[in-house]
Order: sequence, then structure tokens, then C-alpha cells
Amino acid sequence: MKKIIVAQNVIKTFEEEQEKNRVLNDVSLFIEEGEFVSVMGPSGSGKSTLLYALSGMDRVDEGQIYFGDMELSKMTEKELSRLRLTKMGFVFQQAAMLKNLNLLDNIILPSIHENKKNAKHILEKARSLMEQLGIGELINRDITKVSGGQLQRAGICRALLNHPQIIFGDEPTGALNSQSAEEIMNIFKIINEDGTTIMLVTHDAKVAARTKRVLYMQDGMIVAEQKLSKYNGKNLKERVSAVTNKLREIGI
Ligand SMILES: Nc1ncnc2c1ncn2[C@@H]1O[C@H](COP(=O)(O)OP(=O)(O)OP(=O)(O)O)[C@@H](O)[C@H]1O
Repeated sequence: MKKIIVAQNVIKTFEEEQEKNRVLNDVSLFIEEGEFVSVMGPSGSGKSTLLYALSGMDRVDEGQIYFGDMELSKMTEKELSRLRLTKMGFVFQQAAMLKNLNLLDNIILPSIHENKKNAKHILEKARSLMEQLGIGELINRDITKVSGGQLQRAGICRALLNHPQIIFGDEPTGALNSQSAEEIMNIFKIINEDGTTIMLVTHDAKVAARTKRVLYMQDGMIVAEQKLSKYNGKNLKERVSAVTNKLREIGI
């Protein structure tokens, strides 16, 4: 399988009050096209920093990160921003939305801003995605009048609008109740089965257990990885146990 992301010996240090904090400490990894990967680890282990580095949202101090054959450190901010908009989708814990726009306008805004000529096509695609994700009836809804789960579905529609090659999710279910979280994970499963690569950052074993490969992070390092058996809708408990056992085994 072709690799979509390769990171080699990545180091990232933050400096605060003259103290150096090495948050990514020689991280090497790859993600293959079509994979569904999660990164698990305790708070502060560097998961979000890794996601920002791999997606070119933040620069690293040492090492190389490739998206396909492009090395991120050789790209300008403008090129990186275009790469993110055209090839990547992002889902965060809480979808950042503008309160004075309805749900549909919030979904299409970034894409229309970038590609005004294609407004009609973008609008049609957004409506169809909203239907598929079960929020078709909320097109004109004020964003203050939807649930957390519905807002997150809208965030996923926005992330999917440009048909990205990869979706990055940073605790995408972190603000949801367990039923909405499960529904969102079901949506990610379908998106992945449609061919989109997904990388999620989480500290929730239940979320990691829905992915196919888990990378475990501790103190800025990938300390273990685990491939999970095929998810068949019934073996979640078994997979959660596999993840929690692994956490115990590596002592995090
Ligand atoms: N912009 C920044 N400036 C200074 N320090 C930072 C910055 N971003 C992150 N850090 C530090 O880097 C470390 C790792 O943070 P990061 O957010 O990557 O961890 P995490 O594993 O995602 O944690 P959580 O699960 O709590 O979100 C923490 O010690 C954090 O304080």
C-alpha cells in the first residue's frame, strides 16, 4: 500500500520561561493510504502536537515529514495552507462555527472563499453530505440551535467537502455523550470504507478501539503500536480490552 504520510526522526521543542520542553522526541511513523489509525496516550504526551506537525499546521525543529512526495518543511506557508484545504480535512473536539451564519453557510464558507467559481457545485455537495450525515433537515438552522452531535456532523461535512485524501481528528468525540460519540465513530467508519485515510488523536480507549491500528505515545515518543482485529459491529468490548491491556502492558 502507498504511504500517504511518512515522518522521520521528528523533533519539536517548545520553550516556555526559558525551559525547553521536547514535545516530539524523535518520532518516526508512516500512515498508508486508506488506513484508519489512532494515536493514544496520556494528556500532554504530544498527540495534538504530532497531528499539527503531520498536517503542516505547525513546523518542526528537526526531521522530515512527507505528504506523498512533498516534504512539508520545504513548502511555504501558502503552499501548506493550500495543501490543507485541498487534500486534508480536520475535525476538532468542537467544530468552530460562526454564530451569525446558519449550518449550511458555515459548512461551505472555507471552500467558497477559496473557490468562488465553483460555488454552485460546493453548495450541492454540501447539501448532499448533510443528507448523508443525517442533518439534511438542518440546512437553515441557526448553529446555536443544534446539538453537539449535530454540530460535529456539520464539522465532518465541512471536512469532507473538498474530498480530502486524509481526515485528521483531534478528540473528535471528546465533547459528546456516549451515544453521539458512537454515531460519529460510525460515520468515520463509513468515510474510511469509502477510501479516505483517517488519523484520530484520542485518550479514549473506546475511540481507539474503533480504529484499525493504534499508535501509543508517551513523553513525545511512539512507544508501541497495535493492529486490531476487524471490527464487525459486535467485537467492540474485545477491542477495548485489547487497547486497555496494551496501555497496562506499556504502563501508561
Ligand atoms: N504552543 C505551545 N507552546 C508551549 N507548549 C506547548 C504548546 N503546545 C503544546 N505545548 C506543550 O506540549 C506538551 C504536549 O501537548 P499536546 O497538546 O501535544 O499533548 P496531548 O497529548 O495532545 O494532550 P491532551 O490529551 O491533553 O490534549 C504539553 O506539555 C503542552 O503543554
